[in-house]
Amino acid sequence: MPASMFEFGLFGRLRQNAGPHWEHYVAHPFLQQLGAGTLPEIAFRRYLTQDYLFLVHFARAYALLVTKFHTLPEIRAAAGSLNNIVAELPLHVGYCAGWGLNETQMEREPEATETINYTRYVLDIGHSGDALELLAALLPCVAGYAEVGLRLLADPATVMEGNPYASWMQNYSDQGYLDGVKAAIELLDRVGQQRGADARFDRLSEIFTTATRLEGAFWQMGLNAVENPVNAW
Ligand SMILES: Cc1ncc(CN)c(N)n1
Repeated sequence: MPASMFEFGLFGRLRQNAGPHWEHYVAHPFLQQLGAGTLPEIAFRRYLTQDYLFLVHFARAYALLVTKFHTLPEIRAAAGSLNNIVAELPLHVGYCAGWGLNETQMEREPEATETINYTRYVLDIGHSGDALELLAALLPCVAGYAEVGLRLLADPATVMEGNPYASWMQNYSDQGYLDGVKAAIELLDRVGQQRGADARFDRLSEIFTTATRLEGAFWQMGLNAVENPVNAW
């Protein structure tokens, strides 16, 4: 997927309007350390165990999106995105198995405030807004990770060999993941054209930027576990 995929259409305008918040999200220090292979394991564990819980709630948000559509092509597209979210989970289960954590233990992990803040914000937008607002809340998650994966792969500072996080980077730059992102960006564009995105841009941008800020806070939660391991488990 060329980088320009992220720069055009409604997604491109929302991304640009998020300004420094977007850059903070896709180039966060957590990611720089992850790419270099120097990220402390406790930071990644904190992030990944919370991300498992995050994905469960995001699957619920996509299920909500499915109910907001009335045509089969849109229902199929939203259901496809829901399946893509669920398809991320084996990566998490695999890493956790390596640390001796099974899926039941992962499910029982108390949710961090960062996880609650982000997932419940998106679900609230879904319950109070229409499909377009919900898509604006969902897109930083889906598309941002593709940008993160591609940036890390292209970064000369990234080390793949011997890096414990290599499979995480591969997952989010994999063609299958990128195809799902392309479909999600196209769905946003289509729904935006049908539902007057231009006239609603300020509100959509506010939602998109809030979700982007919550993404930045999610990486930071991982790094905070290094300073404060008491809260890590
Ligand atoms: C917090 C977060 N944001 C995005 C993704 C990628 N779907 C994720 N797994 N977790």
